[in-house]
Amino acid sequence: MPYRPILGRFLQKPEDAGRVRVAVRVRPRNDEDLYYDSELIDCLELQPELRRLKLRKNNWSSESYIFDDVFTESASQKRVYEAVAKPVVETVLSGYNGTVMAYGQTGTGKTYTIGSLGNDNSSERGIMVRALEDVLAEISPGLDNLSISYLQLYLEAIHDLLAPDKNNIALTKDSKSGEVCLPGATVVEISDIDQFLQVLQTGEKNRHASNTKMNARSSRSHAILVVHIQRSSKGKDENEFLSVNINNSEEFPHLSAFFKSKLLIIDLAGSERIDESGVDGQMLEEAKFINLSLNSLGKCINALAENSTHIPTRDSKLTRLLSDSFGGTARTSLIITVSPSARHYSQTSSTIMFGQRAMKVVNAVKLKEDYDSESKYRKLECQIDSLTSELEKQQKDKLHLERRLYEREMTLAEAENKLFEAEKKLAVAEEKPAATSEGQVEGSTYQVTVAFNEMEVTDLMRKLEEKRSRHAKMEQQLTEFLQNGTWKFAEATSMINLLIKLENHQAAAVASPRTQAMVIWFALIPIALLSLYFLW
Ligand SMILES: Nc1ncnc2c1ncn2[C@@H]1O[C@H](COP(=O)(O)OP(=O)(O)OP(=O)(O)O)[C@@H](O)[C@H]1O
Repeated sequence: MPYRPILGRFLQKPEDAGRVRVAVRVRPRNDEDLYYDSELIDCLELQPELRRLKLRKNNWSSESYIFDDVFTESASQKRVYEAVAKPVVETVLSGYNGTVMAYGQTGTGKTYTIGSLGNDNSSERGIMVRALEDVLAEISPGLDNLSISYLQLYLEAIHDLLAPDKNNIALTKDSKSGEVCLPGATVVEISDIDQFLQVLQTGEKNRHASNTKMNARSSRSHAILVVHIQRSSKGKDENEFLSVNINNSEEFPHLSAFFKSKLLIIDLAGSERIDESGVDGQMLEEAKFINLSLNSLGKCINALAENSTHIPTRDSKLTRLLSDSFGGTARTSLIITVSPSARHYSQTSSTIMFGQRAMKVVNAVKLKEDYDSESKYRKLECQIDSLTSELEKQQKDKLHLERRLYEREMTLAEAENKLFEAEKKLAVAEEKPAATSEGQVEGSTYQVTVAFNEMEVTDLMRKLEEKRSRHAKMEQQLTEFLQNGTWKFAEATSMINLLIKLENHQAAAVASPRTQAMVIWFALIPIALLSLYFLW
């Protein structure tokens, strides 16, 4: 894939092209942090200009980590969106699949970063809303198409947030593209941002959330927004689209392609330590499922980071759903959210390690391209045109061969007739042997006649042989035609029939009484000549 600066920072370094990008965001301190941490030292030291984060275990030991971006407590939603999600949105608009996902401990700001609607203050809008704003600003109404599905993965079942009675949506794989699909999910076409906000709000109401010790409104499910974009290249600057599938454009330069791409925006449920979140009953059950699926995601990321041959994608629905995002063909950006509080050191540390390993995952980013039905129709028309002209050419060849075959058969019959006549003359000459001197004169006349006829017979036999060898050549030519791969099946069948006809003719010719007589006469000629010689 050629490097194209138009796609922004994601493709700035060709060697970095498919790597999962990871940013870290620290949540502002809340009242609890301020209360508990008053006597504790900070466990995080951020150096955003160096994209570096220091995790301090105690006064003596600390570890430094480099990320693609480091956001402090004061980073705005706009800045986070522009650095983390906008490049993915741009590439999705260019025809790639993309994923933006938030991962982190419960209560660290994933939903705030990803799903904030900013109802009271638009500057609070999160990645989902900002991404849709950008997509809507970019696509052409009438030519392009934008639709969404909104789902949640709750207790290992996929629920439709836009149709709550659909609570076990199947997760399948497209046999052609290998892409993960959710065929039963509700798909809503989006035409403006207010409509999208309404749809998102409806979905939010249906999402499972509970009050825990760690978060007053803790998400108990992973939320998945699927944004489907279909863009036509019609009427657009060629350079705006990557020049893909050059083979096709060369073969069918007039075809207009369209691009179908998918953007996944995922707000994962937070990992939680049961003792810290203090949950029980149904919430405990939820926490177990959340931790289990996050655990399998961690295992997949580890396996991918280590270039392992086995990636345990099938261990959970979450990993199956994300198979294109990690180790697949999508462009993926991950934001990990952490708490500034030293009380959460171990959770912060494990989140950071998750982020570091995710940075090692490199996807084979691939452009999604398809043709609309009109283009497909024209492509088929082109194929039909070329098949028709091929067929016409073969029809001509076939007619030509048939004519030549007919001519050969005629000359063969003619030669056979002449031979027959000559043999008749020879027979007449042989019936008149010379006994007297008068008879001897007569005999010598006959002898000359016989010799003449004999020469004629020999000449005719030679000609007949020539015709036969030409016949055999034609037969061979036919066989070669049939072996030639360019012959289409119908034509091959008709040529086979022709060959059978030819063979039948030959067989009939061999078996015909005239041929048999000819053979007998050929055998008799030397005997007759010998008898004449002795008589003379
Ligand atoms: N960067 C931030 N700026 C302002 N407030 C924030 C920020 N990050 C988080 N918060 C606030 O912290 C609280 C918890 O955030 P949020 O619900 O987004 O966490 P979460 O990681 O999604 O938690 P869970 O995993 O339990 O769902 C919310 O009240 C949210 O408004």
